[in-house]
Amino acid sequence: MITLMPTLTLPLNADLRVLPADAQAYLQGVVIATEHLTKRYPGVTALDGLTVDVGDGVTGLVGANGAGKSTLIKILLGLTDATSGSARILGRDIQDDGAALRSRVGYMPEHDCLPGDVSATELVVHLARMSGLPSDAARERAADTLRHVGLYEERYRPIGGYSTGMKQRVKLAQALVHDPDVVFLDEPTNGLDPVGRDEMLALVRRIYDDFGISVLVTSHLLGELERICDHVVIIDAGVLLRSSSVADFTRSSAQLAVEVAKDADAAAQAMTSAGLRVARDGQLLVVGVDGDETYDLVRDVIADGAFGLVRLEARRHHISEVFDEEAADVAV
Ligand SMILES: Nc1ncnc2c1ncn2[C@@H]1O[C@H](COP(=O)(O)OP(=O)(O)OP(=O)(O)O)[C@@H](O)[C@H]1O
Repeated sequence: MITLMPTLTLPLNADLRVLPADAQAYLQGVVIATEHLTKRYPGVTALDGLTVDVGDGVTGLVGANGAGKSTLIKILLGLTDATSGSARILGRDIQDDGAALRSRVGYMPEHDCLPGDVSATELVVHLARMSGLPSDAARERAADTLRHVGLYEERYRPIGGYSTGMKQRVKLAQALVHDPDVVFLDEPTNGLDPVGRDEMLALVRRIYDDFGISVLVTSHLLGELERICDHVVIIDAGVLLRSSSVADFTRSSAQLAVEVAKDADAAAQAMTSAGLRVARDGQLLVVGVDGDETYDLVRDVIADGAFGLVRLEARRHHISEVFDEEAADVAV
């Protein structure tokens, strides 16, 4: 027997087809699944047949302004209806089970929507109460959550006097206070300076690492999300461009940086003749890795030519570089 979630116990060889949809989703690690999801506004198709699975962990939803990120989140939350298509969260259909899902989902909206005349504590306790927690538990959860996001004595001051960074933290706290299974964070780093961005990104990562809450976080900056995400989904004009784990995204771009003691040009030529993909980066030879045999070939070419190996170092592109190259290929 294996225990899935606190109350769900299944035989090891259970037939997935007869399990409740909720249990199937957990077993397969799919937190969000959309199928041909389309949203048309007058004159604009915000989402265009989007079919994508989002798994456990921290997933970045990346796209330029207007790509459809907020629209997707709003549909998932039931704040707006899709024109066509369907979506499931934790195995439950958002249309059929919207009310039940709301208690299991947290949401940090993009825009400033906080009342200025109440304190962070008052607001977060109030929202915890609205989510169904008894008074004492709501106070306790609110205090814990505000501490987690890094608001201490300031939490008793009116929100109107807060900096942008503090307001973002209040929005994050209210998304977490009812202990959801998954949170949607819409552009949490918006308006923050570089230090504030780094702190917010670290907090987002800890939501999953410390509490096991899955995260779907949006940004128009691929570079900042790849640092904290397990998986990225890239959309453009409502269409899926790519969905893959961060590791898979960069695996195909693995390279070896090779420094030789002498005759770098001749070494590059010898490597090319041996079938390797070689480029020059100053004094370095940058060799594309096509598998384990690349390492053997590089070693043999350097030994045979007596070029003298000074340094051999694995390199990986950032996702943003890979994606820029892919986008350029598409444009050509
Ligand atoms: N209520 C609405 N009525 C009409 N058009 C809308 C509405 N909401 C969004 N749109 C349009 O749908 C498209 C997708 O918008 P959406 O807000 O989902 O993008 P986004 O990726 O979240 O970008 P941003 O970060 O700028 O909000 C845009 O062209 C936008 O102008």
